[in-house]
Parts: sequence; structure tokens; C-alpha cells
Amino acid sequence: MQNKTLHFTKMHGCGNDYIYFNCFEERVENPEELSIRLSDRHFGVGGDGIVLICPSKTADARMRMFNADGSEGKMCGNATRCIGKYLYERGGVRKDVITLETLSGIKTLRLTVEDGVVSSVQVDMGAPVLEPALIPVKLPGERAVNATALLAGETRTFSCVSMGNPHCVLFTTGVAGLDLERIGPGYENDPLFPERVNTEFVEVLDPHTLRMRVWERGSGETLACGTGACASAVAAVLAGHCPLNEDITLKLRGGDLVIRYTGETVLMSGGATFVFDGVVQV
Ligand SMILES: N[C@@H](CCC[C@H](N)C(=O)O)C(=O)O
Repeated sequence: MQNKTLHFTKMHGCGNDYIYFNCFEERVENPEELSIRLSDRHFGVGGDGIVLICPSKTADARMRMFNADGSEGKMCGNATRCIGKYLYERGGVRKDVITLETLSGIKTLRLTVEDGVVSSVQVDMGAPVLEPALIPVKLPGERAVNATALLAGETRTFSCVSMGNPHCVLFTTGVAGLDLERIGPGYENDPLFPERVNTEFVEVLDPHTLRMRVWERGSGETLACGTGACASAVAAVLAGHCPLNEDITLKLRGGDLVIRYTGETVLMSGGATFVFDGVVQV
């Protein structure tokens, strides 16, 4: 402990909760260690990780996000929407189109504002990356869509998509009953994925509705994952389960997201919520 205090804001997007620091005003040192300590739901603030909202030379702000195990994620869909709300309502960025620099490029956020309150945010998440070497996944070919390989101890069929971070999508039934605490680590740490992986278990309810649960790299099961919802929608379109360029509702444990894969880019729409503000000693 350095005997210094930091102000934070807890926010969530569909129950995917992070501890946000306004780095226009606060200086956060050693975010990896801080994320491990504060994410702890018994001895810390409690959350899926921490997010830093930083100044940017090329956009309205820059995001850095850290998982609960201290690893840095290159992209976080739910955090982008929360940052849009934070910047508009508290950061003095009174624009309904906001740009956000991330480790996977600049994202454009379109805000729906009612009486000064941001009710939803649509994020242009960019094009999905399907080339195995770039995801990265150790599989041959130009794409790993409906690939069959040994994964988590069994031969399985799955699709791999990067939305700036790596995802492995499996279509299955009975998603609500899966024991992710038991099976999740086997996917996350499978040697097919040199940088580990986020894994989505997806049930097709109808051509416009998917139920999804996620085991996140570095944080375990979370109630929602924005990039995971995008990766699942892309995989569903490519597998012929859902139509191209139409809204698909992703039913997550913490709420719904609406995803549209246009064929070029992926649009993600959903809410963002303030939970509480606090001060921590570091
Ligand atoms: N919950 C996030 C993704 C967070 C990062 C991920 N665990 C990774 O390490 O890639 C989202 O909403 O996208």
C-alpha cells in the first residue's frame, strides 16, 4: 500500500461489471495488481476487472481494461458502452457520437440520449477477424469456422473469431445447465489457443435469437461479454443459423444485447448502468 486514495465508479453492461477509473483526473499505477486486488468479491470492491478511461491523442478517450487475473484485454464490448455513458454524463463529452481508442483500434460509439441520460449505446465493433493465425488459434486453413478438432479433452466442432480479442464459439443445447466453473478452464487454457481464449456456449432459439453463456479469459464466467456476443452472432451467421445484416438478440445471463453483422462490420447495441462511486486506498 502507498497510502494514496483513488476515486472509482462501478458500472455494468448487462451485468458485466467493472471498476472504472477516470484517468483524466486520477493516476493509476500498477493496474495489473490493482485489478487482482479490487476485483475480489470478498476482499475487494468486487468486479470482473478494472477499466481505465484515459486521455487520447486520436480519439475522445482511450480505454485500457484488465481482467480479474490482472491480464490486459485488447477489447471489451460492454466497457465501451459504459465509457460512452460515463464520458457523456460525467466527462463533459456532450456529443452523441464519441470515438474511443482501444488496443484493437478506434471504435465509434453512437449514443441514444433522453433528457440528458444515455439510455443505450451502439458501438461499431469493426470487422471480425477469421484468419486462424491472427485470432490466434493453431488450426490450418483460411478460417476456423465449424472446425472439428480436439478441444478441452474431446473432439468438438467450434468456430473461432477475433473481435480484437480471441473467441471460441460452440453451438449446443441445454446452455442454462452447463457447469462452466468445471468445464471453462479446459477451453480457456487449451493449447490450441496460444494466448488463451474466451469461450461462448450458444443455443439457437430461433434465427433472430441466441442464448449465450461465456467463460471469459482471465475472469471466469461473467454475466455478459460484448465481444463474445459479437463473435457468437458472426459465427451463427457464417454457420447459417442466423441471417446476415439483420438484428440478432443475444440473451445473456445479465440481459440482452442486439447484434447485427453486416458482412463488413459488427454493430452492438445495449445499455450501460452506473452502480456506485467509491474511494479506495492503494
Ligand atoms: N467482457 C468483455 C471482454 C473482456 C476481455 C476478455 N476477457 C479478454 O481477455 O479478451 C466484453 O464485454 O467484451
